[in-house]
Amino acid sequence: MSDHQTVVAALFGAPGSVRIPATQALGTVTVAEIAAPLGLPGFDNSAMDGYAVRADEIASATDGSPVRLPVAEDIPAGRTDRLTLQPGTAHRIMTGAPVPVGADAVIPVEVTDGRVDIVTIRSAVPAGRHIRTAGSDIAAGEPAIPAGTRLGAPQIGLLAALGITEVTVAPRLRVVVLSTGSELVTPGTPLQYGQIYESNGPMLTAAATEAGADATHVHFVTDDVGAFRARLDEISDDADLIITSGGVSAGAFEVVKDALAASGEVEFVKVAMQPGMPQGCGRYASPSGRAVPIVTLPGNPVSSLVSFEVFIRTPLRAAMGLPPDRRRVHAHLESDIRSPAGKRQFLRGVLSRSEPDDAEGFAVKPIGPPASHHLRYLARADALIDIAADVDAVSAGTPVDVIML
Ligand SMILES: Nc1nc2c(c(=O)[nH]1)N[C@H]1C(S)=C(S)[C@@H](COP(=O)(O)OP(=O)(O)OC[C@H]3O[C@@H](n4cnc5c(N)ncnc54)[C@H](O)[C@@H]3O)O[C@H]1N2
Ligand code: MOO
Repeated sequence: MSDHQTVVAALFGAPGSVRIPATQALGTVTVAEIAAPLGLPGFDNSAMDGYAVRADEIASATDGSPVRLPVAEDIPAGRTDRLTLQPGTAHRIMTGAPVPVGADAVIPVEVTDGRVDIVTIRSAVPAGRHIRTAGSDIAAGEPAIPAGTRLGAPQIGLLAALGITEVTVAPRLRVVVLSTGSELVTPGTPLQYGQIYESNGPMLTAAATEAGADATHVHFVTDDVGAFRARLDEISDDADLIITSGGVSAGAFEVVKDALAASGEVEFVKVAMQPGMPQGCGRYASPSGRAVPIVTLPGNPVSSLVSFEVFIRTPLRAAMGLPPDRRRVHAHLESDIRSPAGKRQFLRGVLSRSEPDDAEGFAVKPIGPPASHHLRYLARADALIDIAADVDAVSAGTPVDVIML
Protein backbone atom coordinates (compact mmCIF):
# COMPACT_ATOMS: atom_id res chain seq x y z
CA MET A 1 0.00 0.00 0.00
CA SER A 2 2.78 2.43 0.83
CA ASP A 3 4.24 1.85 -2.67
CA HIS A 4 1.07 3.13 -4.27
CA GLN A 5 0.97 6.01 -1.79
CA THR A 6 4.45 6.99 -2.98
CA VAL A 7 3.51 6.74 -6.65
CA VAL A 8 0.37 8.87 -6.19
CA ALA A 9 2.24 11.46 -4.10
CA ALA A 10 4.88 11.77 -6.85
CA LEU A 11 2.20 13.00 -9.27
CA PHE A 12 1.95 16.25 -7.34
CA GLY A 13 4.40 19.10 -7.69
CA ALA A 14 5.52 21.67 -5.13
CA PRO A 15 3.02 24.40 -4.27
CA GLY A 16 2.85 27.15 -6.88
CA SER A 17 2.29 30.85 -6.40
CA VAL A 18 -0.58 33.03 -7.59
CA ARG A 19 -1.90 36.49 -6.84
CA ILE A 20 -5.57 36.48 -5.99
CA PRO A 21 -8.08 38.87 -4.41
CA ALA A 22 -7.89 38.69 -0.63
CA THR A 23 -11.64 38.14 -0.53
CA GLN A 24 -11.15 34.84 -2.38
CA ALA A 25 -8.17 33.66 -0.37
CA LEU A 26 -9.96 31.84 2.44
CA GLY A 27 -8.27 28.47 3.04
CA THR A 28 -5.21 29.17 0.88
CA VAL A 29 -1.64 29.36 2.18
CA THR A 30 0.64 32.39 1.94
CA VAL A 31 3.89 31.81 0.07
CA ALA A 32 5.72 34.87 1.45
CA GLU A 33 5.53 37.00 4.54
CA ILE A 34 3.01 39.84 4.29
CA ALA A 35 4.16 43.10 5.91
CA ALA A 36 1.76 45.74 7.21
CA PRO A 37 1.51 48.57 4.66
CA LEU A 38 0.10 50.82 7.39
CA GLY A 39 -0.08 50.87 11.16
CA LEU A 40 -3.06 49.73 13.18
CA PRO A 41 -4.67 51.70 14.63
CA GLY A 42 -3.89 54.28 11.99
CA PHE A 43 -4.40 57.16 14.46
CA ASP A 44 -4.85 57.62 18.22
CA ASN A 45 -8.51 56.86 18.85
CA SER A 46 -10.90 56.47 21.71
CA ALA A 47 -11.60 53.08 23.30
CA MET A 48 -14.73 54.42 25.02
CA ASP A 49 -17.75 56.56 24.41
CA GLY A 50 -17.12 59.59 26.63
CA TYR A 51 -15.13 62.82 26.73
CA ALA A 52 -11.62 63.59 25.54
CA VAL A 53 -9.82 65.65 28.18
CA ARG A 54 -6.44 66.68 29.52
CA ALA A 55 -5.91 64.27 32.42
CA ASP A 56 -4.31 66.91 34.66
CA GLU A 57 -7.39 69.15 34.34
CA ILE A 58 -9.69 66.54 35.87
CA ALA A 59 -7.20 65.01 38.34
CA SER A 60 -9.21 66.28 41.32
CA ALA A 61 -12.61 65.05 40.10
CA THR A 62 -14.57 62.93 42.61
CA ASP A 63 -18.22 62.20 43.30
CA GLY A 64 -18.27 64.85 46.00
CA SER A 65 -16.21 67.38 44.07
CA PRO A 66 -16.77 66.97 40.32
CA VAL A 67 -15.02 68.99 37.61
CA ARG A 68 -17.09 70.85 35.02
CA LEU A 69 -15.81 71.52 31.48
CA PRO A 70 -17.51 73.14 28.48
CA VAL A 71 -17.96 70.68 25.61
CA ALA A 72 -16.36 72.32 22.56
CA GLU A 73 -16.75 69.56 19.94
CA ASP A 74 -18.68 66.42 19.22
CA ILE A 75 -16.48 63.74 17.61
CA PRO A 76 -18.28 60.72 16.18
CA ALA A 77 -16.25 57.89 14.64
CA GLY A 78 -15.62 58.80 11.03
CA ARG A 79 -14.88 62.50 11.54
CA THR A 80 -11.91 63.22 9.31
CA ASP A 81 -10.88 66.77 10.33
CA ARG A 82 -7.95 67.14 12.74
CA LEU A 83 -9.18 68.81 15.94
CA THR A 84 -7.26 70.37 18.81
CA LEU A 85 -8.55 70.33 22.38
CA GLN A 86 -8.20 73.81 23.84
CA PRO A 87 -7.18 74.00 27.53
CA GLY A 88 -10.17 74.10 29.87
CA THR A 89 -12.54 72.28 27.47
CA ALA A 90 -13.68 68.74 26.74
CA HIS A 91 -14.73 67.07 23.45
CA ARG A 92 -17.51 64.54 23.46
CA ILE A 93 -16.01 61.52 21.67
CA MET A 94 -17.23 58.10 20.53
CA THR A 95 -15.43 54.76 20.43
CA GLY A 96 -13.11 54.64 17.41
CA ALA A 97 -13.14 58.41 16.83
CA PRO A 98 -9.82 60.26 16.49
CA VAL A 99 -8.54 61.74 19.74
CA PRO A 100 -7.98 65.49 19.32
CA VAL A 101 -4.46 66.88 19.60
CA GLY A 102 -3.90 68.00 23.18
CA ALA A 103 -6.19 65.41 24.76
CA ASP A 104 -4.40 62.63 26.64
CA ALA A 105 -7.27 60.67 28.19
CA VAL A 106 -10.89 59.74 27.66
CA ILE A 107 -13.45 59.79 30.47
CA PRO A 108 -16.19 57.17 29.97
CA VAL A 109 -19.66 58.68 29.73
CA GLU A 110 -20.75 56.59 32.74
CA VAL A 111 -18.75 58.75 35.20
CA THR A 112 -20.19 61.98 33.79
CA ASP A 113 -23.66 63.48 33.46
CA GLY A 114 -23.46 62.97 29.69
CA ARG A 115 -24.37 66.57 28.82
CA VAL A 116 -23.34 68.15 25.52
CA ASP A 117 -23.01 71.77 26.69
CA ILE A 118 -21.13 71.61 29.99
CA VAL A 119 -20.13 68.18 31.18
CA THR A 120 -19.80 67.24 34.86
CA ILE A 121 -17.01 64.71 35.44
CA ARG A 122 -17.04 62.72 38.71
CA SER A 123 -13.87 60.67 38.40
CA ALA A 124 -10.21 61.19 37.42
CA VAL A 125 -8.19 58.98 35.07
CA PRO A 126 -4.45 58.80 34.48
CA ALA A 127 -2.99 60.15 31.23
CA GLY A 128 -3.29 57.68 28.37
CA ARG A 129 -6.38 55.92 29.75
CA HIS A 130 -8.89 54.70 27.13
CA ILE A 131 -6.75 55.85 24.20
CA ARG A 132 -5.70 53.28 21.60
CA THR A 133 -2.47 54.69 20.28
CA ALA A 134 -1.47 54.62 16.61
CA GLY A 135 0.49 51.48 15.72
CA SER A 136 -0.15 49.79 19.08
CA ASP A 137 -1.64 46.72 17.35
CA ILE A 138 0.85 46.59 14.48
CA ALA A 139 3.26 49.20 13.17
CA ALA A 140 3.70 49.94 9.46
CA GLY A 141 6.33 47.61 8.01
CA GLU A 142 6.02 44.98 10.73
CA PRO A 143 5.34 41.37 9.69
CA ALA A 144 1.58 40.87 9.67
CA ILE A 145 1.19 37.33 8.34
CA PRO A 146 4.10 34.86 8.10
CA ALA A 147 4.78 32.77 5.00
CA GLY A 148 3.07 29.39 5.16
CA THR A 149 -0.02 30.65 7.00
CA ARG A 150 -3.37 29.16 6.10
CA LEU A 151 -5.69 32.10 5.67
CA GLY A 152 -8.70 31.72 7.92
CA ALA A 153 -11.24 34.25 9.12
CA PRO A 154 -8.85 36.14 11.44
CA GLN A 155 -6.21 36.54 8.72
CA ILE A 156 -8.83 37.62 6.16
CA GLY A 157 -9.91 40.22 8.73
CA LEU A 158 -6.34 41.43 9.30
CA LEU A 159 -5.71 41.73 5.55
CA ALA A 160 -8.84 43.85 5.15
CA ALA A 161 -7.94 46.00 8.18
CA LEU A 162 -4.56 46.65 6.55
CA GLY A 163 -6.27 47.62 3.30
CA ILE A 164 -4.66 44.70 1.44
CA THR A 165 -6.76 43.66 -1.55
CA GLU A 166 -4.50 41.03 -3.16
CA VAL A 167 -2.37 38.26 -1.72
CA THR A 168 0.21 35.85 -3.10
CA VAL A 169 -0.75 32.33 -2.13
CA ALA A 170 -0.31 28.75 -3.25
CA PRO A 171 -3.12 28.16 -5.75
CA ARG A 172 -5.92 25.78 -4.94
CA LEU A 173 -5.59 22.80 -7.22
CA ARG A 174 -8.46 22.30 -9.63
CA VAL A 175 -9.74 18.80 -9.04
CA VAL A 176 -12.23 17.34 -11.47
CA VAL A 177 -14.16 14.26 -10.40
CA LEU A 178 -15.47 11.99 -13.13
CA SER A 179 -17.58 8.96 -12.26
CA THR A 180 -18.19 6.11 -14.64
CA GLY A 181 -20.91 3.48 -14.84
CA SER A 182 -23.93 2.82 -17.06
CA GLU A 183 -26.03 2.12 -13.96
CA LEU A 184 -25.64 5.63 -12.62
CA VAL A 185 -28.47 8.15 -12.53
CA THR A 186 -28.37 11.73 -11.24
CA PRO A 187 -30.22 12.18 -7.92
CA GLY A 188 -33.52 13.91 -8.60
CA THR A 189 -34.49 11.76 -11.57
CA PRO A 190 -36.56 8.54 -11.31
CA LEU A 191 -34.72 5.23 -11.03
CA GLN A 192 -35.41 2.18 -13.13
CA TYR A 193 -34.75 -1.30 -11.85
CA GLY A 194 -30.99 -1.94 -11.98
CA GLN A 195 -30.07 1.73 -11.75
CA ILE A 196 -28.59 3.53 -8.76
CA TYR A 197 -28.04 7.14 -7.86
CA GLU A 198 -24.58 8.48 -8.53
CA SER A 199 -23.02 9.14 -5.14
CA ASN A 200 -19.26 8.88 -5.59
CA GLY A 201 -19.08 12.07 -7.65
CA PRO A 202 -20.71 14.32 -5.04
CA MET A 203 -18.86 12.49 -2.25
CA LEU A 204 -15.38 12.77 -3.77
CA THR A 205 -16.02 16.36 -4.83
CA ALA A 206 -16.95 17.15 -1.24
CA ALA A 207 -13.85 15.34 0.02
CA ALA A 208 -11.56 17.30 -2.31
CA THR A 209 -13.27 20.58 -1.42
CA GLU A 210 -12.93 19.76 2.27
CA ALA A 211 -9.23 19.08 1.67
CA GLY A 212 -8.88 22.64 0.35
CA ALA A 213 -9.08 22.09 -3.41
CA ASP A 214 -11.21 23.84 -6.00
CA ALA A 215 -13.21 20.73 -6.84
CA THR A 216 -15.86 20.20 -9.47
CA HIS A 217 -17.94 17.22 -10.38
CA VAL A 218 -18.55 16.74 -14.06
CA HIS A 219 -21.38 14.63 -15.31
CA PHE A 220 -20.59 10.93 -15.19
CA VAL A 221 -19.99 8.88 -18.31
CA THR A 222 -21.25 5.53 -19.44
CA ASP A 223 -19.13 2.43 -19.93
CA ASP A 224 -18.17 3.57 -23.42
CA VAL A 225 -14.43 4.02 -23.92
CA GLY A 226 -14.81 6.62 -26.66
CA ALA A 227 -17.25 8.69 -24.60
CA PHE A 228 -14.96 8.42 -21.58
CA ARG A 229 -11.88 9.64 -23.48
CA ALA A 230 -13.90 12.43 -25.07
CA ARG A 231 -14.93 13.53 -21.60
CA LEU A 232 -11.31 13.44 -20.38
CA ASP A 233 -10.33 15.59 -23.38
CA GLU A 234 -13.01 18.11 -22.44
CA ILE A 235 -11.99 18.43 -18.81
CA SER A 236 -8.24 17.89 -18.75
CA ASP A 237 -7.06 21.29 -19.95
CA ASP A 238 -8.70 22.91 -16.94
CA ALA A 239 -7.76 20.30 -14.33
CA ASP A 240 -4.74 19.94 -12.07
CA LEU A 241 -5.94 16.53 -10.92
CA ILE A 242 -8.54 14.19 -12.36
CA ILE A 243 -10.12 11.66 -10.05
CA THR A 244 -12.21 8.94 -11.63
CA SER A 245 -14.39 6.42 -9.87
CA GLY A 246 -15.33 2.95 -11.09
CA GLY A 247 -14.34 0.90 -14.06
CA VAL A 248 -11.04 -0.43 -12.79
CA SER A 249 -11.61 -4.02 -11.63
CA ALA A 250 -11.93 -7.26 -13.57
CA GLY A 251 -15.29 -6.99 -15.31
CA ALA A 252 -16.15 -7.05 -18.98
CA PHE A 253 -16.90 -3.30 -19.12
CA GLU A 254 -14.09 -1.57 -17.22
CA VAL A 255 -14.12 1.69 -19.10
CA VAL A 256 -11.35 3.45 -17.18
CA LYS A 257 -8.97 0.55 -17.41
CA ASP A 258 -9.85 -0.15 -21.05
CA ALA A 259 -9.30 3.48 -21.99
CA LEU A 260 -6.03 4.10 -20.19
CA ALA A 261 -4.13 0.88 -19.59
CA ALA A 262 -2.98 0.00 -23.11
CA SER A 263 -1.61 3.48 -23.80
CA GLY A 264 0.45 3.30 -20.61
CA GLU A 265 -1.02 6.61 -19.40
CA VAL A 266 -2.22 4.96 -16.22
CA GLU A 267 -0.72 2.02 -14.39
CA PHE A 268 -3.31 -0.22 -12.78
CA VAL A 269 -2.38 -2.18 -9.68
CA LYS A 270 -3.93 -4.36 -7.04
CA VAL A 271 -3.13 -2.91 -3.65
CA ALA A 272 -3.14 -5.25 -0.65
CA MET A 273 -5.81 -3.33 1.21
CA GLN A 274 -9.50 -3.59 1.96
CA PRO A 275 -11.45 -1.69 0.87
CA GLY A 276 -9.75 -0.16 -2.13
CA MET A 277 -7.90 -3.01 -3.80
CA PRO A 278 -8.07 -1.99 -7.49
CA GLN A 279 -6.19 1.27 -8.00
CA GLY A 280 -4.50 3.19 -10.76
CA CYS A 281 -2.72 6.45 -11.36
CA GLY A 282 -0.71 8.24 -14.00
CA ARG A 283 -0.88 11.25 -16.26
CA TYR A 284 -3.37 12.08 -18.98
CA ALA A 285 -2.16 14.09 -21.99
CA SER A 286 -4.65 16.92 -22.39
CA PRO A 287 -5.48 18.26 -25.87
CA SER A 288 -3.16 21.23 -25.28
CA GLY A 289 -0.35 18.92 -24.15
CA ARG A 290 -0.53 19.16 -20.37
CA ALA A 291 0.31 15.95 -18.50
CA VAL A 292 -2.51 16.01 -15.98
CA PRO A 293 -2.26 13.76 -12.91
CA ILE A 294 -5.05 11.22 -12.85
CA VAL A 295 -5.98 8.87 -10.01
CA THR A 296 -8.49 6.14 -10.79
CA LEU A 297 -10.39 5.03 -7.71
CA PRO A 298 -12.53 1.92 -7.37
CA GLY A 299 -16.28 2.36 -7.74
CA ASN A 300 -17.55 0.80 -4.53
CA PRO A 301 -18.48 3.87 -2.47
CA VAL A 302 -16.59 3.01 0.70
CA SER A 303 -13.57 1.96 -1.36
CA SER A 304 -13.53 5.23 -3.25
CA LEU A 305 -13.68 7.46 -0.17
CA VAL A 306 -11.21 5.37 1.85
CA SER A 307 -8.87 5.44 -1.17
CA PHE A 308 -9.18 9.22 -1.34
CA GLU A 309 -8.24 9.40 2.34
CA VAL A 310 -5.34 7.00 2.06
CA PHE A 311 -3.81 8.06 -1.26
CA ILE A 312 -4.95 11.53 -2.26
CA ARG A 313 -5.83 13.74 0.69
CA THR A 314 -2.38 14.36 2.15
CA PRO A 315 -0.36 14.88 -1.09
CA LEU A 316 -3.17 17.01 -2.54
CA ARG A 317 -2.99 19.25 0.52
CA ALA A 318 0.80 19.32 0.45
CA ALA A 319 0.69 20.54 -3.17
CA MET A 320 -1.35 23.50 -1.92
CA GLY A 321 1.02 24.17 1.00
CA LEU A 322 -1.41 22.66 3.49
CA PRO A 323 -0.15 20.36 6.27
CA PRO A 324 -1.52 16.86 6.89
CA ASP A 325 -4.73 17.28 8.85
CA ARG A 326 -5.80 13.78 9.80
CA ARG A 327 -4.73 12.84 13.31
CA ARG A 328 -3.67 9.32 14.08
CA VAL A 329 -4.32 8.08 17.60
CA HIS A 330 -4.30 4.82 19.50
CA ALA A 331 -7.68 3.66 20.71
CA HIS A 332 -8.83 0.60 22.60
CA LEU A 333 -10.95 -1.64 20.44
CA GLU A 334 -14.46 -2.12 21.86
CA SER A 335 -15.22 -5.43 20.14
CA ASP A 336 -13.34 -8.29 18.47
CA ILE A 337 -12.59 -7.93 14.78
CA ARG A 338 -11.25 -10.13 12.03
CA SER A 339 -9.15 -8.93 9.14
CA PRO A 340 -8.28 -10.58 5.80
CA ALA A 341 -4.83 -12.15 5.89
CA GLY A 342 -2.25 -10.26 3.86
CA LYS A 343 -4.37 -7.11 3.44
CA ARG A 344 -4.24 -3.86 5.32
CA GLN A 345 -7.79 -3.18 6.44
CA PHE A 346 -9.55 0.08 7.11
CA LEU A 347 -12.69 -0.46 9.16
CA ARG A 348 -15.23 2.21 9.98
CA GLY A 349 -15.35 3.15 13.65
CA VAL A 350 -16.83 5.50 16.18
CA LEU A 351 -14.49 7.07 18.71
CA SER A 352 -15.49 7.80 22.26
CA ARG A 353 -14.03 9.25 25.45
CA SER A 354 -12.35 11.87 23.32
CA GLU A 355 -9.60 13.50 25.33
CA PRO A 356 -7.68 15.10 22.49
CA ASP A 357 -4.27 15.18 24.19
CA ASP A 358 -4.42 11.80 25.84
CA ALA A 359 -3.44 9.08 23.40
CA GLU A 360 -4.66 6.41 25.77
CA GLY A 361 -7.97 8.18 26.32
CA PHE A 362 -9.75 6.83 23.25
CA ALA A 363 -11.93 3.84 22.63
CA VAL A 364 -13.15 2.86 19.18
CA LYS A 365 -16.19 0.82 18.26
CA PRO A 366 -16.12 -0.89 14.85
CA ILE A 367 -19.39 -0.28 13.00
CA GLY A 368 -20.87 -2.09 10.04
CA PRO A 369 -19.43 -4.95 8.06
CA PRO A 370 -16.16 -4.65 6.15
CA ALA A 371 -18.01 -4.81 2.78
CA SER A 372 -17.43 -1.71 0.72
CA HIS A 373 -21.00 -0.79 -0.24
CA HIS A 374 -22.22 0.16 3.26
CA LEU A 375 -22.49 3.92 2.92
CA ARG A 376 -24.66 4.18 6.01
CA TYR A 377 -21.85 3.14 8.32
CA LEU A 378 -19.35 5.30 6.46
CA ALA A 379 -21.66 8.23 7.10
CA ARG A 380 -21.78 7.40 10.81
CA ALA A 381 -18.09 6.78 11.30
CA ASP A 382 -15.72 9.39 12.66
CA ALA A 383 -12.66 7.18 12.41
CA LEU A 384 -10.96 4.58 10.26
CA ILE A 385 -9.47 1.67 12.18
CA ASP A 386 -6.18 0.80 10.49
CA ILE A 387 -5.30 -2.90 10.82
CA ALA A 388 -1.90 -4.02 9.56
CA ALA A 389 -1.69 -6.58 6.74
CA ASP A 390 -0.10 -9.27 8.89
CA VAL A 391 -2.90 -9.16 11.49
CA ASP A 392 -5.94 -11.38 10.99
CA ALA A 393 -7.76 -10.88 14.28
CA VAL A 394 -7.77 -8.32 17.06
CA SER A 395 -9.59 -8.85 20.32
CA ALA A 396 -11.54 -6.29 22.29
CA GLY A 397 -9.43 -4.15 24.59
CA THR A 398 -6.38 -4.14 22.33
CA PRO A 399 -5.05 -0.71 21.33
CA VAL A 400 -5.33 -0.13 17.58
CA ASP A 401 -4.26 2.65 15.18
CA VAL A 402 -7.07 4.97 14.25
CA ILE A 403 -7.29 7.78 11.70
CA MET A 404 -9.62 10.50 12.96
CA LEU A 405 -11.94 11.70 10.20
N1 LIG B 1 -13.97 -10.56 -10.46
C1 LIG B 1 -13.66 -9.49 -9.72
N2 LIG B 1 -14.61 -8.63 -9.41
C2 LIG B 1 -14.32 -7.58 -8.62
C3 LIG B 1 -13.01 -7.41 -8.13
C4 LIG B 1 -12.03 -8.34 -8.50
O1 LIG B 1 -10.86 -8.23 -8.13
N3 LIG B 1 -12.39 -9.36 -9.30
N4 LIG B 1 -12.75 -6.40 -7.28
C5 LIG B 1 -13.88 -5.94 -6.50
C6 LIG B 1 -13.50 -4.79 -5.74
S1 LIG B 1 -12.57 -5.06 -4.39
C7 LIG B 1 -13.94 -3.56 -6.05
S2 LIG B 1 -13.54 -2.24 -5.05
C8 LIG B 1 -14.77 -3.29 -7.19
C9 LIG B 1 -14.20 -2.14 -8.01
O2 LIG B 1 -14.92 -2.05 -9.14
P1 LIG B 1 -14.78 -0.88 -10.18
O3 LIG B 1 -13.85 0.13 -9.72
O4 LIG B 1 -14.53 -1.47 -11.49
O5 LIG B 1 -16.17 -0.20 -10.10
P2 LIG B 1 -17.54 -0.57 -10.76
O6 LIG B 1 -17.51 -1.99 -11.17
O7 LIG B 1 -17.85 0.45 -11.75
O8 LIG B 1 -18.49 -0.41 -9.52
C10 LIG B 1 -18.36 -1.14 -8.36
C11 LIG B 1 -19.59 -0.92 -7.51
O9 LIG B 1 -19.68 0.42 -7.11
C12 LIG B 1 -20.87 1.03 -7.59
N5 LIG B 1 -20.55 2.38 -8.05
C13 LIG B 1 -19.68 2.66 -9.02
N6 LIG B 1 -19.63 3.98 -9.23
C14 LIG B 1 -20.51 4.52 -8.40
C15 LIG B 1 -20.93 5.84 -8.16
N7 LIG B 1 -20.40 6.86 -8.84
N8 LIG B 1 -21.87 6.07 -7.22
C16 LIG B 1 -22.38 5.03 -6.52
N9 LIG B 1 -22.01 3.75 -6.70
C17 LIG B 1 -21.11 3.49 -7.63
C18 LIG B 1 -21.29 0.17 -8.73
O10 LIG B 1 -22.64 0.27 -9.01
C19 LIG B 1 -20.87 -1.20 -8.25
O11 LIG B 1 -21.82 -1.72 -7.36
O12 LIG B 1 -14.88 -4.41 -8.03
C20 LIG B 1 -15.10 -5.64 -7.34
N10 LIG B 1 -15.29 -6.69 -8.30
O1 MOO C 1 -11.11 -3.57 -2.61
MO1 MOO C 1 -12.86 -3.36 -2.88
O2 MOO C 1 -12.31 -1.76 -2.75
O3 MOO C 1 -12.98 -4.10 -1.24
O4 MOO C 1 -14.46 -2.99 -2.40
